[in-house]
Amino acid sequence: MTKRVHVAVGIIKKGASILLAKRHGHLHQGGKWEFPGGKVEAGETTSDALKRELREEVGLTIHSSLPYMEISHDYPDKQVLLDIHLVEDFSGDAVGAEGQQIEWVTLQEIGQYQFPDANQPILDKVIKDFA
Ligand SMILES: Nc1nc2c([nH]c(=O)n2[C@H]2C[C@H](O)[C@@H](COP(=O)(O)OP(=O)(O)OP(=O)(O)O)O2)c(=O)[nH]1
Ligand SMILES: [Mg+2]
Repeated sequence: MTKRVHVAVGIIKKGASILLAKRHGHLHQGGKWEFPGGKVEAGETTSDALKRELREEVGLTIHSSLPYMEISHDYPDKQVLLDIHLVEDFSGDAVGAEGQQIEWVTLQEIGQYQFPDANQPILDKVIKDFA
């Protein structure tokens, strides 16, 4: 049995838009859109990991973030714990720093994007909270 992977995930909100990134095709859940983030490494807090990942993946500097929700999800091939934070306090201009496609998307548009299965409760809550 494999260990559940702890993932720091950022709902990065700027005005009415949220930042999405497209996962590279070769990755787990490749080709789907995600909220940027990545694995929490040993000795890191979730907010440390989020700061590191968002700088590496989308080139943003995060000043603060707030815990938003946690989702434990079992894919057939991987178990994840998504530790999702709301990020509104950041600086910089988002870029796809790992060559991935990124988009700022409004809540009206977000339904047209395909996400990993674990994300459905996040989308439901984001739409309820920010619509
Ligand atoms: N970042 C992110 N990951 C998600 C979301 N939904 C979801 O199921 N995941 C899953 C997919 C992956 O199995 C895992 C994230 O791990 P990852 O492989 O991207 O981790 P990482 O960025 O640290 O990448 P690496 O060091 O392995 O290259 O969480 C989401 O909205 N955002
Ligand atoms: Mg990642």
